[in-house]
Amino acid sequence: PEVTHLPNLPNDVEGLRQSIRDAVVRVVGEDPRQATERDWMEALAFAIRERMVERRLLTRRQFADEDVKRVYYLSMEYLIGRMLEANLRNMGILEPARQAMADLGVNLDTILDLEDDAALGNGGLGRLAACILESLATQGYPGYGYGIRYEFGMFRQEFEPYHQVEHPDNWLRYGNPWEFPRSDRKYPIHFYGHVVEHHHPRGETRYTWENGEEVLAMAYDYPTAGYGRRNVNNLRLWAAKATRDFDLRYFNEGDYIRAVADKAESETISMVLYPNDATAIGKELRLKQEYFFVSASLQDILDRHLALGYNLDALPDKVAIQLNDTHPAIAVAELMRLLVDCHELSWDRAWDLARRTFAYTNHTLMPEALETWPVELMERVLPRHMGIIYQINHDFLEQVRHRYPGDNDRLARLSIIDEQNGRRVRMAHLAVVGSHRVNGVAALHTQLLQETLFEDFYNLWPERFVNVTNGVTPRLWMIQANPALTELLGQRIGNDWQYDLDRLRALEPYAHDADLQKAFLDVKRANKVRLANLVRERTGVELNPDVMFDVQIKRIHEYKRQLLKLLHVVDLYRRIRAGEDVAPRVVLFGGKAAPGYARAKGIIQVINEVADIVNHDPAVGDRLKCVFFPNYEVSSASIIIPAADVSEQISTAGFEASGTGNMKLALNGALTIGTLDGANIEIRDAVGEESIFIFGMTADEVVEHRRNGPNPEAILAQQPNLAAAVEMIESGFFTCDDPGTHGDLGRYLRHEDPFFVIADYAAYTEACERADTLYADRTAWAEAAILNVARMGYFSIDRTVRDYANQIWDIIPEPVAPSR
Ligand SMILES: CCc1ccc([C@H](C)CC(=O)N[C@@H]2O[C@H](CO)[C@@H](O)[C@H](O)[C@H]2O)cc1
Repeated sequence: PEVTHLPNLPNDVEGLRQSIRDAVVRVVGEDPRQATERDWMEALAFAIRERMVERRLLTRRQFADEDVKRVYYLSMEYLIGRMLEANLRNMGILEPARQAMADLGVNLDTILDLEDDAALGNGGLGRLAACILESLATQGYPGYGYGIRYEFGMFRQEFEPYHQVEHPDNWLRYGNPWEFPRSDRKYPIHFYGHVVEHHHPRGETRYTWENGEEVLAMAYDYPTAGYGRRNVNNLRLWAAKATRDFDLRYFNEGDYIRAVADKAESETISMVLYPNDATAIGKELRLKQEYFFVSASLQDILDRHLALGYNLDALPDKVAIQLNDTHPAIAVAELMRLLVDCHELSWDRAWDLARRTFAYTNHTLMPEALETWPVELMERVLPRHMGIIYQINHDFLEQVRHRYPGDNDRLARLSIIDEQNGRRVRMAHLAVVGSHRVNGVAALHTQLLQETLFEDFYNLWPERFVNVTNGVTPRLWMIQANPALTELLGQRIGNDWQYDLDRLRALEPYAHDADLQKAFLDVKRANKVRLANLVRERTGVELNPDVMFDVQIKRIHEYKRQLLKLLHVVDLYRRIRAGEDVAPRVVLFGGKAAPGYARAKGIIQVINEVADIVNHDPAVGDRLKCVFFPNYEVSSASIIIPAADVSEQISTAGFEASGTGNMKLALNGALTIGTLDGANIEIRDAVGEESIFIFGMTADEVVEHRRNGPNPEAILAQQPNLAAAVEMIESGFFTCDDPGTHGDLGRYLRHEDPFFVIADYAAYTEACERADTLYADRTAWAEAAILNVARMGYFSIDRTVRDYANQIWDIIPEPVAPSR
């Protein structure tokens, strides 16, 4: 047979059982008789990965043969979660593997639970990146991810007893069967040093970047399988490796240990994920992390481009690079360095190629989250790039001067260099100037980008701005997370929706159908029982699956207003104790706070303290339970989301760029209580007024309220229930051992309340009552929930990826032919 023919391992029960049994001996090195569950998990993973890499190489051949255009997604974060079940499902071998494991005396479900989440991200941005990669493969697009192989991902959260304590996430302690270490794919990455100018007789000046320090970036490949498709793409994560040569200075001083320590130090670059998701980090190590993975990725992309026989002028025709927020924005300067300094292209030619290749997605309007680096730091760590950024800025401001002669304020506003606040490089400006497309992640967010943060850029280049509303993958968030619902949908409308989520609309005519309504409510109740078991296991709290499960799961942040939900809980608690008959509910919180974000950590603490009192108050019983689910992550989200009746999306309007949890919860039949913020607006448009509970100020009203709205004290004076709830918290009712604990929180709500929790409270409780009323009518609720699911097809990540492909990347699917 043709030696280069790629093997094609059998995917039937027999074939899988053989591979798994071989792997436990040959790869894991254990006797099947003694093998532990973890051994069998590894063996199963190896049996799958050998099938995935076959398809990966097939896919790569097809792409090379078909001369495709590729998209590269550059992201500092990938919140992947567990890989075993997803890979089994997407490879189409879940059930045969389950049988094969059973034949070997192993229960697949216990194995699945052993796997740690790959938590290489903070929240929305990281999870979106993971959903996008899965959809690129599922739809057959030539799409690759680049990122960092952090040794320590998102910290593990524990409560001791009420406040968050962070524990390192040593997720690689057992190794990782899914990764292919690529010792043949190493790139040198430089830092520090200085730049030398070389004036050539022909007049042009060339630059060399000399001395400084070097670390190697080594690739680890994670194959990414498409669902029901033979295409397997790749996620390449870089790890820092010390270069071989020693700093002889220490060596000659016989300070061998120091020399080695110095080496080891260089490997810390890829050691840990920064757990911040809303405030720019500003640390030198963070900048080094950003440049480290960007430089390795661009060197790798150019290498592949040239190895495929293309010349550099073909770059924008064959390569699209998406910048996932500003975190990889240094790529604009790095590609210029590679093209001009290394490949000796002229500046203008290089600039034209770079701008047509890059596109930038913004995920937040929060000023404190926008990265700006001190010029002094950039100059020290990346001296050549600072020079290049000056040149880019010079040429850019020339354009602006030409377009708006004499308008120096506009120049200062647009400049990549912020001359105020100690001269800082605005990475968002570098990303916009260096890209041919800029997008927000929901219609309102993109509109606000054009009207506020990037107004001057929008006036300059309106054609560059597009909206691409986020989405979520139905494979993980419906088929894997909610098999009972998947089964029910299959019975009613077939399974096409799994490949084309708009097909859910076929459910609409059945929304009134009593049988479907009953079946739907039974599925929800079964999922609530499953969650209640997990909550009992993790927290000891007993939940009654027959009351409303009201869920707020997301990172802890003031603008996401977990405090609004908490005040509602305290209000209900006080009224129950006062003998009022309120609708019973379970309120479940989940989410991590950035370790340095004191206010967010305070919110976690007060929620846990209130929950403890409420849950142990005999006067309340089952009518109200409040739980803070510890260590909320992707794998726990997939248990919580199918069990939710109500989805809390209550951010201050204008602050949540999109949200994606809102989409996952609605697709699993939860009804949304939400403000007109981010993608909530598009969800309302899709599901209809009658299937959602909208409340509160709009983004414009928030701006108006900030200007001349009543202060919180004035509002509290009008709302005794609310005032009593605030009073209860600040008076130490929930912290009897230390009454003063939340005095500051009381003061914060009365005198600051920057996100208008107090101002929106009345409208919020009114919306909660609307939800209670509808929930009491199980038929009406079931109908609304079914309509929700039927009308959420738009929020599939497959639609999102198609929008990026058509509006930004200009790529087309290249499905691997069954014959190949
Ligand atoms: C530099 C520190 C840092 C790290 C991450 C971030 C992310 C942009 C924060 C984030 O995850 N944003 C969320 O992105 C989601 C995906 O687009 C949106 O759905 C959320 O609304 C947005 O908050 C900001 C700042």
